[in-house]
Amino acid sequence: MANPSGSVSGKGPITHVIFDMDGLLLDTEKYYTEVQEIILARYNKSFDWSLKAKMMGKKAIEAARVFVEETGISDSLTAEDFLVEREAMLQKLFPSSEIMPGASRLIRHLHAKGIPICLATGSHRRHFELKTQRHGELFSLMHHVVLGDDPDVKQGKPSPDIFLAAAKRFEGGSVDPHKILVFEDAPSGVNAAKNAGMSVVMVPDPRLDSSFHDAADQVLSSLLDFSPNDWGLPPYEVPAS
Ligand SMILES: O=P(O)(O)OC[C@@H](O)CO
Ligand SMILES: [Mg+2]
Repeated sequence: MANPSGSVSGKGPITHVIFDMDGLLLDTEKYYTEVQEIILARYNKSFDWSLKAKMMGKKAIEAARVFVEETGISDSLTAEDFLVEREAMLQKLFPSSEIMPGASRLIRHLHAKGIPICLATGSHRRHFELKTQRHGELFSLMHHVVLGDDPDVKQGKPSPDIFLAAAKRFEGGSVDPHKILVFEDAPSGVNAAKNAGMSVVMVPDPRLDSSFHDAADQVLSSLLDFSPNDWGLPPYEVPAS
């Protein structure tokens, strides 16, 4: 159950950290929304956050199936054709992806303190490269990256596959999931982390209904509000400016 006060008792100590990417480290969910709204407008349909909540964090084809079925357009547009249609628009938008507030400071802090960190994103290789092309130095601090099209990721979030695969690739082999803290923005990602036996800090978009917060161990409105020492991680030397 999420601890609404944002403080965490009896958790940790955490020794390893796994970061989600879209919506958590990078402000990219808005690009998916923008493109989906454009496509839905052609069918006189509108896109809302209850549908977004079901799609975010998932592998592309899994999210696409939700999209065409939940909006009732699957007779006119297949999930595969939806992916083709949105691709050109997304490829124009992704290179502008910005880092979310607090993300760079946290990644650099954990890396400097020798805490192993990695990335686990439902985005496939091509999209990952487009989104991170201006942030190569920051993402180079990750010990490893597991992507949505990785062969070990049989099913996307909320399946635990991607987080279990990420746990196995740290130095020294598989890490006890109880020692891993996951950062996520999406309900599917939070559930995937819990299904993997890990602790999870959720940083949800404020438009996401708060009923989706319950499975998280901690809920924050921004990574700027995260205190590493809440989880037994090395504290920041100086408070955020
Ligand atoms: O796993 P993340 O990085 O949130 O992104 C997945 C992508 O499908 C966007 O929802
Ligand atoms: Mg995400």
